[in-house]
Amino acid sequence: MSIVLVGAPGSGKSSVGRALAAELERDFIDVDSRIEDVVGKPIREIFADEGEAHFRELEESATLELIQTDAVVSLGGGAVLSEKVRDALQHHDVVWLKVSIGQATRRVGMNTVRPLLLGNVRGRLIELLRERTPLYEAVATTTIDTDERSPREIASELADRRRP
Ligand SMILES: Nc1ncnc2c1ncn2[C@@H]1O[C@H](COP(=O)(O)OP(=O)(O)OP(=O)(O)O)[C@@H](O)[C@H]1O
Ligand SMILES: O=C(O)C1=C[C@@H](O)[C@@H](O)[C@H](O)C1
Ligand SMILES: [Mg+2]
Repeated sequence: MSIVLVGAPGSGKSSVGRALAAELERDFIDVDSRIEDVVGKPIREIFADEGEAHFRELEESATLELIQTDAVVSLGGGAVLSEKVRDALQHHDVVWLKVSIGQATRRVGMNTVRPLLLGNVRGRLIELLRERTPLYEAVATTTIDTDERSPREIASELADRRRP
């Protein structure tokens, strides 16, 4: 069964997921990257050319398929908006990477373009977290705080919790 990572943009799903997969010697799948590979362009271009609704359809079907593997699977930040995804996650080991607004704002500022955060990054993150925190909470079987800790430290703790 897969180990699924959820959380806000900048919570570290991609970074922690890669490190956790290495620790547990599992494959790592980043759903955002997989969608980009299949469509053949970056997510920001899918948003620009086809619109968010189309991206959400691609995301829902990719997520439902990829969580059925034995990999560590990092979801897109908004995947939990889908009720079908939330239902499917009931049968999975789901880790919620919690992050404060301050840390998430600093982290996403350092990374690639995120179409949903364009403009006022902090303001958009506050809105996203208000809407999504109850959804992350509802699907999570494990919660871990990511502020002031490196992705490697977080991955080690998660791996330790899963070792017999
Ligand atoms: N615990 C951490 N401490 C410091 N920096 C971090 C931490 N986790 C992630 N980062 C940095 O923050 C940025 C965003 O991390 P990452 O891409 O892993 O987040 P994400 O949750 O996958 O975001 P998205 O939802 O946009 O895909 C990267 O530059 C990464 O190196
Ligand atoms: O928070 C979101 O809604 C998103 C997060 C990213 O992982 C991507 O899936 C996309 O940029 C949308
Ligand atoms: Mg990511």
